[in-house]
Amino acid sequence: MTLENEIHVVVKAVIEAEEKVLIVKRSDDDEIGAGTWEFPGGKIEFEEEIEAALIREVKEETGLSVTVDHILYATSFFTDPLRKVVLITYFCQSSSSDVLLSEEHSNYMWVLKEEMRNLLPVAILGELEKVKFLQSLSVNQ
Ligand SMILES: Nc1nc2c([nH]c(=O)n2[C@H]2C[C@H](O)[C@@H](COP(=O)(O)OP(=O)(O)OP(=O)(O)O)O2)c(=O)[nH]1
Repeated sequence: MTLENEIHVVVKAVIEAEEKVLIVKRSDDDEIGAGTWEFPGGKIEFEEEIEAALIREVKEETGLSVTVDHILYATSFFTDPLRKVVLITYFCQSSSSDVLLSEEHSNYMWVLKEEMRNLLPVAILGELEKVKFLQSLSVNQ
């Protein structure tokens, strides 16, 4: 297979606990998006069920055991000229907010709407805007 035909399928979780949402910061030495805030998640393994992959990745990256609620959006983009990503983001719930980060991330925050707007990259905020996600959160946030 040539590099040009390689497509990575990535699943991400918008995790809600105690009316806040978890964002994580990519490590400063990451080849892709170093130092940027995002939602936890990662690549699915071939033949792995999508929701199982999401639960596995979230556990690896945050230590949290999540319940997958519903899909928020799916999108596709290049992370560099030869690397294509298909990314699916789900809304999830966690009963715990005790996060244990892996080496992939340098920081985490449980945030309200305004902090999400301030910290997440415009590409992610644009997708959330399309599905009116921030408006769907509790008015108290
Ligand atoms: N354009 C766009 N980029 C996004 C969205 N969500 C999201 O996480 N990203 C960015 C953050 C990362 O820079 C990139 C995904 O990185 P990646 O393909 O290496 O996947 P990953 O690190 O999660 O996978 P893994 O190595 O942990 O298995 O996509 C989105 O909705 N739109």
